[in-house]
Amino acid sequence: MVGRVLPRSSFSLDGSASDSDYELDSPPLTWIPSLPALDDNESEMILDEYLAPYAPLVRVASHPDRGDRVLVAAKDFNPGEVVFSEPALLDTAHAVAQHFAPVPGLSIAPDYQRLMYEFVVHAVYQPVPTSTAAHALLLAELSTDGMTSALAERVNGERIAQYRADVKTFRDKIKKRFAKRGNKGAGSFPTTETLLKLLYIIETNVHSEDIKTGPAVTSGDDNDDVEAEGKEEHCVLSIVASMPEHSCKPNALVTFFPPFSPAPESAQTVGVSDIELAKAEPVTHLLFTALQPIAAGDVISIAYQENSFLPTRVRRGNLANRGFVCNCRMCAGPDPDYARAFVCANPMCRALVSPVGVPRDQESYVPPPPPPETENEDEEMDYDDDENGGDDEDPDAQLVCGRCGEVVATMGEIVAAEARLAHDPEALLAVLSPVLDVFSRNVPATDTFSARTLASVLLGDCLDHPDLTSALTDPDSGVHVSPSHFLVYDALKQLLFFDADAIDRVMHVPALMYLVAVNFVALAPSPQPLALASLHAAPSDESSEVEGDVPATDAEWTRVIAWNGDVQHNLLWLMKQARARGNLELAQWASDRGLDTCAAMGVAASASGAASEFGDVFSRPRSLLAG
Ligand SMILES: C[S@@+](CC[C@H](N)C(=O)[O-])C[C@H]1O[C@@H](n2cnc3c(N)ncnc32)[C@H](O)[C@@H]1O
Repeated sequence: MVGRVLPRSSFSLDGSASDSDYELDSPPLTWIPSLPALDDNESEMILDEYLAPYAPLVRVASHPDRGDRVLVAAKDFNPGEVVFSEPALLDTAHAVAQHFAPVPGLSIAPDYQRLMYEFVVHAVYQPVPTSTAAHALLLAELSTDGMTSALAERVNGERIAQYRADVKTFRDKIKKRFAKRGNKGAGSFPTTETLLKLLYIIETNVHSEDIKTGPAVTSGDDNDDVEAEGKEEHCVLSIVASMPEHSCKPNALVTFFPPFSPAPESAQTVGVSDIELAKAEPVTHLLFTALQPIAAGDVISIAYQENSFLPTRVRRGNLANRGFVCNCRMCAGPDPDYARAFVCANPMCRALVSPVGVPRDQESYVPPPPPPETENEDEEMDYDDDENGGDDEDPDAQLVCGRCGEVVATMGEIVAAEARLAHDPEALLAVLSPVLDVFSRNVPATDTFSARTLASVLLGDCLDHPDLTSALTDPDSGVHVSPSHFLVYDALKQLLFFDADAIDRVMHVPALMYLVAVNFVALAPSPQPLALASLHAAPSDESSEVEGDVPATDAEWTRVIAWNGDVQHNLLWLMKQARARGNLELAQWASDRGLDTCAAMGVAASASGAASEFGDVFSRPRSLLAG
């Protein structure tokens, strides 16, 4: 039976969780019979058997339109609840992968090579028969369509062609290495075709997280290759974890547990054979946590890519790399696309208004051209399909403000504004940099454990635990929370945009409330860079005073938020939420900062006013701002 990952009794808040904290109640691998090669029937039977322990939680089903597989909840889950966890089958943090030096000069990413190597070791040596069978299952069952679809061919044609040649080179090199060691395995060496398929499987299904320091690359003995170039990530492949579909507005979050840490130095592994290393237990579990309420029968979705800030056509362009066009609720369904929010042109209103996406079919989709060669991979968002007709949004369609009923903009204007920003990284940076600066300097973004902890906490898990409250309120507790960390960011995003009721769950923990409030202000403008741009709210001189530092005092916070009038809107929203729920402390906090912001902007609002006056601002925002 799959259990919750953080039993309250062993909840560790300082990032130094002991081994026992990481004990997961996951399905053991021992039930799988040893089966290195499977025919279709066997594979299906064994897949059923593999899935059986997960059945109380999730099941695999066919997507009604696409026909491929999706993962469906077998019961209800609350936000913050662990849906399931699964041990890694291939994992770059595993000893055997860590102590492999990737072959340089190949188009196959070094971390993918590590996974492929781990697979080869299992196929050849079969060090742990049960997991070897699971690896065979992985090969037989997981989808390859990410890189083999017509769309992927169109987008990544050259890379796919190169893969075949490079997989052969990789295989030859590794085979030689094995031969040098006298390959005494009971299994056989995978063919080039098998390894190519594995690479496609990896491309389509792998989960990855950034790692701060590169993995230790030391083979110690007979490994004469130099480490391959390229930034590495922590990559993990498993079976159930490969089933959830992508959504730009996901209902679940996947995290690695525990987060990556480099393998011990070579001293301990010099002379240790691959087969010995491969016997080590799985290192990482993939943990799926509900971000929104999930009802039995709902399809479970995760975000395959970080979507933050990206317009729909850019998100779709990036997903085209993976061979599919996203038709999620935000790209093509009824849900507004907050990332494309615009500020209402009515000066008395200034609400944020978001367009709704249009459906696409896979066949007719014309992917945007690849971005220009750049050293900065963040510029992935430079994708632009305006010129090739890749986006068929009606340019005359009008975006109408839900609050005041005015036309905010036409879709044509929105697309043009997005394109302008996409082509003008400096303008975009000017809009975003103060936000990013606050984000990146606040606290280190590296402590994924506490970031994940916070994410789970924000989403309602473990809220009442007394250790948690004291650790968060104790400045010496060592809890580092980075609002820049995407988990926290995602959690907050969900909290603020998708699940206003979730705020109830954090309201009664003052320390959390403060964190939410602080992060909220830092975060508030960030999901709407385009809206920010539409405000023409370049950072004022005041912002430069705080640019290089973490806001420590209320006055500094006031200056941070003062450069963007939109923050007022969000502060007012926060204050309203807090008041409606009887949380006067938070309401006061938001109120004070709202008034400070008005004052800082030279607005004739009473800087000494009380929460109720700020409440008036909420009901007629522009009347005061205009004053
Ligand atoms: C990790 S696999 C998910 C499991 C897969 N559906 C299967 O049957 O094995 C990723 C593949 O699922 C499909 N997929 C996932 N999310 C999708 C989405 N939002 N829209 C269209 N296809 C999607 C794509 O074919 C993608 O390459």
